[in-house]
Amino acid sequence: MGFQKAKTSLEDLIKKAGGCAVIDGGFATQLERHGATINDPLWSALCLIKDPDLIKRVHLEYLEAGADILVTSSYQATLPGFLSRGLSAEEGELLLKKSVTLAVEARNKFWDAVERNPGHSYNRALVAASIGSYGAYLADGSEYSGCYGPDVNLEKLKDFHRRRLQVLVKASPDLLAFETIPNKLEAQACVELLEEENINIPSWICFSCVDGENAPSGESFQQCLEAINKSDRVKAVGINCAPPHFIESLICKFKELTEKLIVVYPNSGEVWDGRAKRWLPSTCFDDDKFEVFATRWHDLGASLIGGCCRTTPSTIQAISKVLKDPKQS
Ligand SMILES: C[S+](C)CC[C@H](N)C(=O)O
Ligand SMILES: N[C@@H](CCS)C(=O)O
Ligand SMILES: [Zn+2]
Repeated sequence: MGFQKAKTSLEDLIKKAGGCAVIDGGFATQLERHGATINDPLWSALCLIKDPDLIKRVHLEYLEAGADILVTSSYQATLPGFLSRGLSAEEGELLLKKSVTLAVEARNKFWDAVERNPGHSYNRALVAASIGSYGAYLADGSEYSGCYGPDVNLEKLKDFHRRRLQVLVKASPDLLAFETIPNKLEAQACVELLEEENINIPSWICFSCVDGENAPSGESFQQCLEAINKSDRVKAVGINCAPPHFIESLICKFKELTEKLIVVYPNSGEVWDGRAKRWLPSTCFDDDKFEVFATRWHDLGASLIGGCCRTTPSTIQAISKVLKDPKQS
């Protein structure tokens, strides 16, 4: 094509979506529902090696459900992770790039089909490159504890994130999504890295939360947001993969702590057992509850809303329906 489509900014998308853009839902969850086995240190990123077609299929299912933003398959895709299973650095970098191109291809395919259908109610989706926390890479559940041990300092976290960030940025996603950040140090590392690498792709930084009040490390969100609030490169902050019943009060808290856009995409309420590597039942939201609460979350000030682990395309369909056409619900 001889021209480049004008890039839709995050703010434009939110406006087009009626004040709140819908993020997709549990990516790994949907892979597993299709039979993928991801009990592996690479977790959902294993499919980049084993079954890239399935990744694209899941992206398409979330688009069909009404997602305005696709989060890529790179949450647990890291260069040290790929190296430790015998891949070369070059192969690892190609897989990271592929995580973005799979989502972009799904988005383009879906949009080409939808555009031919006058009267459709979809928006052209944006692709957010997922950047899972250091704890995700450790694969020991520490994205929900924030306990990285005494040897992990700011420089080590920046070193961990740097090359992956560079490679993902080179693949030209629309957004960057830092996910399940569990402590202040890692939030600071992400912000400093965006600055040092002069990254101009808009980012969001999301924290996990296990007590409904603080970051998993026990540090207050006020402490965690200090560095983020000083950065123009971070457009939105919020919470992902925390229980949905925490979200209302966390949005109110974040509203007091920041002027940035607020992003929330909770899990179903089930709790991850990092040792047994499985989800334990707990107080959960079904799709109907997500539908009711999505409106409240939006009214309280969230402008990016979706689902995380254990939510599915039907969850996203419920959220999308109520946010885009409240009268119909
Ligand atoms: C968001 S958690 C459920 C991802 C998996 C975890 N990092 C692990 O590998 O155990
Ligand atoms: N986006 C991730 C989950 C983050 S907790 C995935 O499903 O791969
Ligand atoms: Zn999750």
